[in-house]
Amino acid sequence: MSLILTLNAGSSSIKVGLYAAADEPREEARGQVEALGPAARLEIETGGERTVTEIGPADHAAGLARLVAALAPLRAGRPIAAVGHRIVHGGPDIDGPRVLTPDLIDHLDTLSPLAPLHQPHNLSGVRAALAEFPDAVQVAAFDTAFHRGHPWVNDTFALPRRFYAAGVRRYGFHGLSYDYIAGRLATDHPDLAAGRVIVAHLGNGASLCALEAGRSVASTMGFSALDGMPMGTRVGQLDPGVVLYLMGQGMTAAEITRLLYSESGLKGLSGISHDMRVLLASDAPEAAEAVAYFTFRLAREIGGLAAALGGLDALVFTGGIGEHAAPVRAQALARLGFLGLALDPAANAANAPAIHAGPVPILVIPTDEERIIARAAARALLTSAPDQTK
Ligand SMILES: Nc1ncnc2c1ncn2[C@@H]1O[C@H](COP(=O)(O)OP(=O)(O)O)[C@@H](O)[C@H]1O
Ligand SMILES: CC(=O)OP(=O)(O)O
Ligand SMILES: [Mg+2]
Repeated sequence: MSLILTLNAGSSSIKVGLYAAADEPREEARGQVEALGPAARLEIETGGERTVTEIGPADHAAGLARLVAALAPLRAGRPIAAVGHRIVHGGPDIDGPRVLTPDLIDHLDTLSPLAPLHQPHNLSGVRAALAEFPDAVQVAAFDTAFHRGHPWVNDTFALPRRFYAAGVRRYGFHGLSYDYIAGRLATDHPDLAAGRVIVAHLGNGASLCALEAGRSVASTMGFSALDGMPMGTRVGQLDPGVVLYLMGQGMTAAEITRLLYSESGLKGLSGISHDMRVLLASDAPEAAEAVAYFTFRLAREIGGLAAALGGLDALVFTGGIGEHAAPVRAQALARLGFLGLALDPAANAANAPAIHAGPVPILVIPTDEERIIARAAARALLTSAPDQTK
């Protein structure tokens, strides 16, 4: 029995999964190195047991090496047949998983300026995996792919048409998460899955997706992973006139990039933290204001996507904030009774799977991006080497 390793190299963490290769991969372990930097933490979870180790300073390369070493005993000599990678940006032409070739990796490198917090780390994960597991099939699963079927009005900006042809489009991200949620709806709530559903993926990065019969028709993120919701450190929706103004004030592209990606959002507004847990626990008025801005924008985005769908049959919350932050859900939904959205306060406080008290179901579904990556790797194994999953 061979194994699949999944890699999700993000801006501040690396997440891995270890799966027995099968049509539906069987999870054996998952792990992450969190808080990459001066005081990183290694977590491994297997067979219901979780161990946490403070590992001190670690960058992406060191973190990945620690994860691979920690998983080695669990492999028990079994080979890694495929490594599945989360790649945030695939550009206009990629609408599903791809086996990574040197040419494709070079092409994906050119998209790094569109996702500077993610794409370079995703690709260094690919290079590290190629060196560590040279015999494994390397497979990419893309955040953008799930959204490639957007109708034109939701895929374009109102720029001269040549920019659309040149790839300046509303891509949308978090597609692995939305793919997983669409799959869970199809199995657990087939009646809702056939209808109009908004999924709010609220993590360190945050976006919302409008699903019509399980397909993405609109997303709050656009060309880059900056637009839409304010995030941990990203600005979210911003009048482009502000960027022009800042340029006129003499800020360089690099300085504006750092401002919009790393110093804004919850961190910039609160001046305290990018972390929703910290803000909800704080007594500082700036923390409350940052949360209020987040929940106000969340309500606006839900309203906007409900219009894009022409109605709403269900709302789903996922991601670290979506799954756990009851006050965030409550503040946003307090504005949305007119859509038939009403919370059951006790169910909401308990992060229950169904938290509605009104006519439109409101669900909390933990996401699993790793499983979507593992499935992509398993399918690539079946086509490239049919005996590998036996
Ligand atoms: N119990 C909780 N209450 C409020 N926020 C939480 C809770 N647990 C996690 N979060 C928030 O979720 C966010 C991280 O989400 P996650 O989906 O894990 O991030 P990533 O995008 O890095 O995968 C952080 O802002 C964190 O504070
Ligand atoms: C695309 C994106 O924002 O990803 P993440 O939530 O992992 O930062
Ligand atoms: Mg995330």
